[in-house]
Amino acid sequence: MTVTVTGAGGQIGYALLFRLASGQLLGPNTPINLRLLEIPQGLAAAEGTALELADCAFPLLASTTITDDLTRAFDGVNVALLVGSRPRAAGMERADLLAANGRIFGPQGAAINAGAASDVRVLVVGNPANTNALIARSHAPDVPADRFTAMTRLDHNRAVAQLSEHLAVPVGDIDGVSIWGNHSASQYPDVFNATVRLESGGRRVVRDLVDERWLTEHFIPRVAQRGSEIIAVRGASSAASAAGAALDHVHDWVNGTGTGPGEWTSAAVVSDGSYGVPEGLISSFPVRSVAGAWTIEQGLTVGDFSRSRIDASVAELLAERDAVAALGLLAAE
Ligand SMILES: NC(=O)c1ccc[n+]([C@@H]2O[C@H](COP(=O)([O-])OP(=O)(O)OC[C@H]3O[C@@H](n4cnc5c(N)ncnc54)[C@H](O)[C@@H]3O)[C@@H](O)[C@H]2O)c1
Ligand SMILES: O=C(O)C[C@H](O)C(=O)O
Repeated sequence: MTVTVTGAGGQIGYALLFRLASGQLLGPNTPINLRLLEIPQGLAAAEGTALELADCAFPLLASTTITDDLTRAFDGVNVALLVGSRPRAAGMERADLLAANGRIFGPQGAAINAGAASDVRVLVVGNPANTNALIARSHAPDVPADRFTAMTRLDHNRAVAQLSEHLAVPVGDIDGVSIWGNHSASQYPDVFNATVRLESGGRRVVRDLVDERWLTEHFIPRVAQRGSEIIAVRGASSAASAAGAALDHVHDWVNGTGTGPGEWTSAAVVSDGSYGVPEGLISSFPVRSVAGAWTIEQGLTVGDFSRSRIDASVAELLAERDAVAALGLLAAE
């Protein structure tokens, strides 16, 4: 499999590539031809990472190509991880990156359209991730729209971790958490369909175990603002946890998620109109991967509180879409 990682010389790239090459992206039996795309000023850092990748002698790493050429980077690609872009600093919102980073993803979408393999899957990590994925997809008209996704798996993992800490239960005993909307402060971490497995073997619904005040005043803001919290504490945006989430997203996409009750995850995918989210918008939903394709979990309970939170985040996505359209970053339909 050919895997292209953009921004390979950056901090997420450094946290991602060794785990990817060890087999954590596609599994222990899939050799990888790695393409590292950087801008000229990032090539040296990517070359340094490539030297260390070689020194790890990973059995699954078949080849490594470093380039600043889009055509070469995406020729025959099966999995594209679009990380390369500017991170925000303290005091910024992710949408502040819209103009600077948005310009990156149109040409990369066009290069994917021109040269990718027919089974290509694209994960956009670069922020603002949902709208950057929309830009990339708009420039790839020959690629099925459902192959373009944006990362909200980090938010999903954060929500599960917060619940695990609050309820004092292992993360593996929590199912049914959903992230809705935009990977931004407006995101909605939803636990109203979540359950906890009991040691006795039964399950309890989370909404019976937490109070509304904790949800609205602690849980939701802590998850939604975690990116800013990390920037404030470590002085830079998340990297290793983001790399882990990217691996989780693609691994589950390719290998499948659980089929049992609540065994879904979260990803920003192209809406088909489900749950009233406008068609074509790339918004986070509860999803399962079935036969290698993300499918939106249907039939979940969405009460008035959840509805209002989802609508607010979707409204922000529509505003971002209009903003990038006004900047001429979306390809003509
Ligand atoms: N969606 C998420 O959950 C999530 C989580 C963490 C970070 N992010 C985002 O990921 C992005 C990367 O973060 P980082 O910490 O790795 O930043 P970084 O600055 O450490 O690295 C970014 C790298 O991208 C390269 N780059 C810039 N423009 C490029 C282009 N056009 N093509 C290829 N490479 C290019 C830079 O040279 C640099 O090496 C940021 O936008 C950040 O906000 C998203
Ligand atoms: O918060 C950021 O800017 C980085 C990333 O989107 C995150 O959620 O950690």
